[in-house]
Amino acid sequence: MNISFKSGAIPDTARSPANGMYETRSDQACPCIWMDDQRRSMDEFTSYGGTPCGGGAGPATPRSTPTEGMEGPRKSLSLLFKGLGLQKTSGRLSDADELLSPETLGMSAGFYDEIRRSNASPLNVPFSLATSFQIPEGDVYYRDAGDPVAKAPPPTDDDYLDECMDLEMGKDVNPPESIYLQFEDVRYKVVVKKASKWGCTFGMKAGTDKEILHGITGSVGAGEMLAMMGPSGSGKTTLLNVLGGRRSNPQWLTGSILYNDVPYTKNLKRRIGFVTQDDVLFPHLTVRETLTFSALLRLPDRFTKDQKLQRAEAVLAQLGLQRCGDTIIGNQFLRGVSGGERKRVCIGQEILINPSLLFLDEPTSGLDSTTALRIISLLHKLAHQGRAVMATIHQPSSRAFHMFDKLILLSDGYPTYFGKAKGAMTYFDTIGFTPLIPMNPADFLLDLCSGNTNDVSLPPNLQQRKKSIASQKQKITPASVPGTPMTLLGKDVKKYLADCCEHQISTWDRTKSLQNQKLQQNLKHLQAVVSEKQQWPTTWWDQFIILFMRGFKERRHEYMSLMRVLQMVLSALLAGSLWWHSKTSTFRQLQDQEGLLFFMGVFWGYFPLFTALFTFPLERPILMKERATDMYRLSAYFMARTLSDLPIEIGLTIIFVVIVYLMANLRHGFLSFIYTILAVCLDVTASQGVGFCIGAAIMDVQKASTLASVIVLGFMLAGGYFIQNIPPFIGWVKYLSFQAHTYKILTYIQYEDAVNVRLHGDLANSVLALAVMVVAYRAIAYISLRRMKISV
Ligand SMILES: Nc1ncnc2c1ncn2[C@@H]1O[C@H](COP(=O)(O)OP(=O)(O)OP(=O)(O)O)[C@@H](O)[C@H]1O
Repeated sequence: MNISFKSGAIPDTARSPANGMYETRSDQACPCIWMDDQRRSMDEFTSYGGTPCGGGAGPATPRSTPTEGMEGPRKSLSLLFKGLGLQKTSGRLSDADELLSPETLGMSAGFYDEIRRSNASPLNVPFSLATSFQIPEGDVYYRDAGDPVAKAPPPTDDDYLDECMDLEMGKDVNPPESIYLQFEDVRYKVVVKKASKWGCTFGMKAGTDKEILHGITGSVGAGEMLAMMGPSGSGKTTLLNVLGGRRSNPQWLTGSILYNDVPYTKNLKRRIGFVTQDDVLFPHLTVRETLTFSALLRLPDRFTKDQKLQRAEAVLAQLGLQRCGDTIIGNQFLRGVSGGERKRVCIGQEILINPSLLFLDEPTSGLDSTTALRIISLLHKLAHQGRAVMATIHQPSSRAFHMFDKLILLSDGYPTYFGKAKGAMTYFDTIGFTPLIPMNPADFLLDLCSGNTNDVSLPPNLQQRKKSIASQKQKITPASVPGTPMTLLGKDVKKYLADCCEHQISTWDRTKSLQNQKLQQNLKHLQAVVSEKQQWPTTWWDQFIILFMRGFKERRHEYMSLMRVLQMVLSALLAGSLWWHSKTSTFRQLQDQEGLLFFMGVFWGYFPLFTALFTFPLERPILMKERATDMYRLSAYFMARTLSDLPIEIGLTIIFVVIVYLMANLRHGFLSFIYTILAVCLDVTASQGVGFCIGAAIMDVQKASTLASVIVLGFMLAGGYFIQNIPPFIGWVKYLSFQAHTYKILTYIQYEDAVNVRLHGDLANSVLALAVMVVAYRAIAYISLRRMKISV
C-alpha cells in the first residue's frame, strides 16, 4: 500500500531563519491523507473518528490559528497509522527502519537527506515533522523492516480510549520533549570503605577500588521500553542510578551518558521519573491523597488547583486504582493496599509529571506473575505513548518478555547483550548457545548470565573446556582448586559472553553525536527552554501549606489518638493527686512544690523531644526521594514538618498544665497561670528543637535515641533541682539545659514575691536562653539536613 500526504508540503518560506527547522504557520494548508485505495482509506479514516480536513483533493483550507481543529485529525492520524500497522516512535530511526519517502512526508528532499545523514535526534526530527503535520511533538511514523504491515493488529476500543486519555492527560502538561538516552562504555566504581577492626570487607583490602560496571553501552528512545536483566548483584540498580543522575560519586564514573546528545544537567530532573525498588510512601495516606499531594507539589503553577486534582484523578483512572482510591497505603504493620497497587501508586506519582524518561528499579519484584504482567503491560503502554522507559526486571514471564523492545543483559557488571529483545534468542543461537528443552527466554538468558549451562548447547570451545574440566575433576580434589569445576566453566561462559557482546555492540548501529550544525542549534534551543523554566514548580508558600497539610493528614491518627490524650490526662491526674492542694508554709512543703515545678519542666522536655527525634530519620527515604526530583525546597519542608506537630503538643500541654495547676493549687492569679502555660510551651518548643537537631544530625533511630537519652539525663541532672554546686569544668551543661531554664522561670513565676525562697536566676536570661534554643537547635537541624546527600 502506498501512503502519501498531499497538500502538506512545506514551502521553503516556512523555514525558520533562526534554527533552520520547519515551523507551522498560521496560513499553512492542513495536510490531507491519500492512499491508493482512496475509498477504503477515507472510510478507515472516518471510522477512527477522523474528519477529512482541507476537503480531500480540493483546495486546501487555510486555518486561522496553528492549533485550531487539531485534536480531531491528530487523534485520527495516530489511530489510522496504528490500523495500517505503521509504528509510532520518537526514537532515532535505525537503518533497519524505512522512513517514509520524502515525497510521502511532504518534505523537501534536501531536508529528508539532512535527517537521514545526521540520524538526527528525535528532539529535532519529530519536532519538525510534528509541526508540519500537526501530530504530537515527539511522534514520527515509520515502517519497521522486520514487521510486515499486513500482520499488524487493528486498533481496539481500548487503544481508542487510551488515545483519548492521552490527549486528555497530555493537555497543558509540560511539552513532551522526547529524550533519547545514549550511554557508551559506562564504568563505575566504588571505594569500599575502611572496615572497622572486626568489620568484614571479606576478600579485599580495606579502601580498595571495586569496579561495579565494566563498560556498558546502550540506548533507549521515546516509544521504547528497555529491560535490564541479570542475576542478583550484576549491577542493574547501579546502572539505573547512574543513568538516572543519582550517583553519589560522579568522579568514579567514566564513559559517555548523553540525553539528546547533552550530558546530564539538573534541569533534566523534571523530565525524568524514577521509581525506586522500595515503595517509599506515607502509610497513613490514602491512594487518592498520595497522588493528589504529589500532583499539587509537582505540577507547575500554570495549572490551577482544580486541574491538578483532575490530573491526579486521571492518573488514578489510568492505573486502574479507582477501586482502592480511598484505601490507605499501609505498611508491614498496617493493612493497606496490595503490593501491586502500591507499586502502581509509585508509578503514578512519576507519570503525573508526564516524564520523557522513566526509570524503574524492579517494578515487579515480590509480585505474582499476573500482577507483574499487568505492571509490565502498563509500562509498555506508557512507553508507547511516547516515553522512554527503562526498567530492571528480575524474572519476567515469557509473555512479559515479549513486551520488551530492547534488552540489556548484565553479568557481574559486564554487558552480555544489548539489542532488540526479540533478537536476543537468535543472537545467543548464533554464538552457540541454544536451549535444549523448551524454556522461558528470560530463564534461559538469566541462566547464561549466571554461567549456568544446564540443558543448553555450548559452542565448540566451551564444550571442549567442559570435557577437560570434567576429566580434571577425576584427578584433582576440589580442595586444591579455588572453585568447583562447575564454577570454573561458569566463569569461562561469562567471559565468552562478555567477549562476544563487545563484538556485538561494536557492530550495533551506534548513532554518533550530531554533526549538523543547524540541528545542534535547535537542540541547544530546546535545552535552553528547559533550563529557562522556573526552578521550583510551586511557590515556597504553596509548598509549605501543602506539606503542612500532608504532614497533618499523615499523622492525624496520632493526633486524634485517644490513647495519647488519655496518657496526658492520666499523667496530669496522677501528678495533681500527688501534689493535691500543695502548700508553701514550711520549707519542706516548699521543697515539695518545687519538685512539682521541676517535674513539669522535665516531663514536657522529655515527650516532645523523643517525638521529634524520630521525625527526620523515619522520613529520610521520602525526603531523599522527593528531593531527588526537586519537588520542593528543603526550607518549606523543614518549616512545615517542624511546625505541624506543634499545635497538638501545645494543646496537650495546656490540658496537662490546667489540670495540674488547679489540682496542686499553685499560685493564684490569672497572670501566673498564663505565664506558667507559656513557660511550659516554651519548654516544649525548645525540647522539640533538641529532638530535631539530634535526629537530623545522626539520621539513625537507634543511635539517635541512645544519644538523646544520655543528653536528656545530663540536662535533667544539671537542671538545678538535684544539684546546685556543679564543678566548673562541667558547669556549662546547665546553660544548655532547657529543663534548667524552665525550672528557673517556673519558680520565679510562683515565688516572685516570697522573701525566703531560693530564686534561681534571672527570669529574662532564662526566657532569652529558651528562645535562642528554639531557633538555634532548629537551625542546626536544618543545616544537617542540607548537608545530607540526596543521591544514592
Ligand atoms: N557502595 C557500594 N559499596 C560496595 N559495593 C557495592 C556498592 N554498591 C553496589 N555494590 C556492589 O555492586 C554490585 C552490584 O550491585 P547492584 O545493587 O547494582 O546489583 P543488582 O543487579 O541491582 O542486584 P539485585 O538484583 O540483587 O538488586 C553488588 O555486588 C554490590 O554488592
